[in-house]
Amino acid sequence: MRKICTLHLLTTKRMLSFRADREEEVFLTINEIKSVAASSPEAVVNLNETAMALTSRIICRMAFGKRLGRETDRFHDLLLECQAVLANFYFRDHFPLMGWVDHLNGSIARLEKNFNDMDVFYQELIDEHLNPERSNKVQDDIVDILLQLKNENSCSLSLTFDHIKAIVMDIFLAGTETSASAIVWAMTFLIKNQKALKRAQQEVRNAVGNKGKIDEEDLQNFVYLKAVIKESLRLCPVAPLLVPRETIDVCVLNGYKIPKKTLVYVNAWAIGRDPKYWDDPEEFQPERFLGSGIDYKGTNIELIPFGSGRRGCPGMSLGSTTMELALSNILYAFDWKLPEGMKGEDVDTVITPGIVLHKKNVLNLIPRCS
Ligand code: HEM
Repeated sequence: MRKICTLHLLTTKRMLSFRADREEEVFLTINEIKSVAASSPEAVVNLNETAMALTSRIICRMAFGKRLGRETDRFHDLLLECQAVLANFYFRDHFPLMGWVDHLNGSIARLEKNFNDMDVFYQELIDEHLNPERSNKVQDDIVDILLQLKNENSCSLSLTFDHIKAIVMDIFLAGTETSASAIVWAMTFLIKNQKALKRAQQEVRNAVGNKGKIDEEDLQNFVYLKAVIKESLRLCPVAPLLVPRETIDVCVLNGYKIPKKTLVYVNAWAIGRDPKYWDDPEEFQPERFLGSGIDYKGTNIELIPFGSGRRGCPGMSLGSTTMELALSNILYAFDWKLPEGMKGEDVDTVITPGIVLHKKNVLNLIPRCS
């Protein structure tokens, strides 16, 4: 799966080919926020929903070659249900002898229904892509690429339709919530730290002037914004325990003997806040990254929000570009205010437990057109 992602689906060349789609979805989102701002001076935007809708639309364009609209709304509902059933508590995972409770309380029936509905959706999508008379194709999307790989038999694994469905699903689950949550955390820290917010805003506005919007070419100029993103991911790595690993041999770590075939979790959250590596680890200080060579690409082991090594995130480039493009446009187009009566210190950083670290309470902010 990872190999197919890195060699065929999420390569730099492919990422560039989807650039116009990403930019268009970000600009459409900015226009939607402008309509909210125009409706009333106190109208709030739910940043959690906005970010999730944006990242889902981007991945939908790349994966299926279509905009998230009426037809794909069905997919959106299925995806939300899928996220809910995955986050559910299953007795069988913790007390194998009590697995019958999951049947009794309907959890398994719900899981199976979602699985079947997803399967039908993906099969229709594959059939549509296989149709030689398909009319709306602009360029190859991820389903097209996977179907070509299947036909050419060019992967080490001979791909089936089930593999294709599983890969598209994985990309969706791994790519939407993570990027959306990371955008929300960055805005949360910025609204709590007005000095950093102003500095990031000044940087993007100075760099592009009256151009009206920021495209991907401009992103290379945003040194401070990139530091904001690193600092936000240090404090809130959205996949805090990365992906679990299994030891292939006995090893000794800090004097602890770890047997072969042990499930190991890497705590990226604790590493990012370790006082051995970070001064004032609990403070949001993007400046710590200015002039420092520390990056999140996996070589600086004190900052690993995208993991590291062979299992490191294959969507890192897409995830960081999406974050930079969304945040820079959000800061460029609007001045952001807290709802009446709220101060920065009232904005909480409470998290919901789960594979992806979400802000528990919605981030509602008032946009004012700049
Ligand atoms: C801010 C955005 C993102 C963050 C913070 C993030 C973080 C991570 C992390 C920590 C892992 C586990 C790495 C490890 O254990 O070493 C991971 C795996 C993965 N990510 Fe991301 N990710 C992001 C965006 C994306 C995007 C946009 C995609 C695809 C479109 C993606 C696809 C994947 C996949 C397929 C895996 C599983 C790789 C495997 O099983 O080996 N991610 N991600």
